[in-house]
Amino acid sequence: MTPATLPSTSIPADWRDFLALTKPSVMRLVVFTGLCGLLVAPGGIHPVLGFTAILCIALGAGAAGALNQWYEADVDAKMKRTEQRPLPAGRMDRQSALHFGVGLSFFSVILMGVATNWLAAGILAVSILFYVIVYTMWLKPRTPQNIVIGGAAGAFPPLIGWAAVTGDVSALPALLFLIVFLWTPPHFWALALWVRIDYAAAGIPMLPVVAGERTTRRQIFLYTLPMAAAAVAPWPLGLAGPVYGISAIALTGWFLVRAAIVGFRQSTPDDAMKPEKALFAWSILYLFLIFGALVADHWLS
Ligand code: HEM
Ligand SMILES: CC(C)=CCC/C(C)=C/CC/C(C)=C/COP(=O)(O)OP(=O)(O)O
Repeated sequence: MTPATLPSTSIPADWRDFLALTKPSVMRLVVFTGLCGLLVAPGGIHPVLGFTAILCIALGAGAAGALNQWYEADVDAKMKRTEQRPLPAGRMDRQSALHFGVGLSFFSVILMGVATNWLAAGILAVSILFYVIVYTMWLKPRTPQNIVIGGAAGAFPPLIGWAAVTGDVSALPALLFLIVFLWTPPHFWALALWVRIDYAAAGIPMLPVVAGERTTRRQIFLYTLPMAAAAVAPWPLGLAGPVYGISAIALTGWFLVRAAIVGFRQSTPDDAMKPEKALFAWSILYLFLIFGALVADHWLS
């Protein structure tokens, strides 16, 4: 990472730049899955402590996003999608991003430990370290399997929410982890198909860059199959009721259809990757809805 390739900072950073460092648009779904994990956990938690736990997930995820941008500033400068972020655009120096990310990481983990328990705090610390060290620093620049393994970081929040309430981890939160873990490849590779030129220019070995479009399409479909099984499993396993089960079958069915369309088609220059964009958008709505259905099921049964 050579800061020399970045423009020198001219405009002083303001709170909006610090907010942008936390990747708020991506993190709202991460926080939502954490909230759902907390809401379906048995036993309940005092609302103030529950709110604090969710705040800690949000701050920890934001800290991870800031450290990711601190480390990748010169890569972000090479991609259209990311060149306007505070560091590549020269609105903030790297040192500030590093201090902000490290400070917020410690704060979120310690507050989580004090407010709830140290298992939840420990898993939060692992997710931050996993995203920053395992994914961002180690795997992302090296292998097209980066998001398969590194994506685990984004799957921890339901476990954290659950552990904040119960102090342990059991079958349902483990399944929720698995759903997000298996969801991540179709989510990301759908987008990677149409931004692959950007990734190639930045030297990031994302799957469509390294293995080509056809393989990526097949992999999207292949990962959707176990994801579908994991998403439906809580009902037959007796971990959720019919409200969740029927919702999961319908929502996952539509995901399978979209993934099959993307998986077995060939794009043409004039179709602007519409099915891929639709799958990406659906992947996000899907996760909101399926986790929302789990909470609704919990409240209704
Ligand atoms: C390593 C795994 C992942 C990768 C590489 C990845 C990558 C991306 C990228 C490149 C975008 C484009 C938008 C942007 O730059 O802000 C995006 C959007 C998004 N991702 Fe992911 N993602 C991953 C995992 C996750 C997880 C685990 C979640 C939540 C549970 C998530 C939720 C979202 C959401 C909500 C958006 C839409 C943001 C918006 O509305 O602008 N992603 N993702
Ligand atoms: C609780 C906790 C610490 C959660 C961690 C959250 C987490 C790992 C989310 C993963 C989603 C994410 C920001 C992917 C971006 O990938 P990228 O960095 O390759 O995307 P970019 O190219 O936009 O920088």
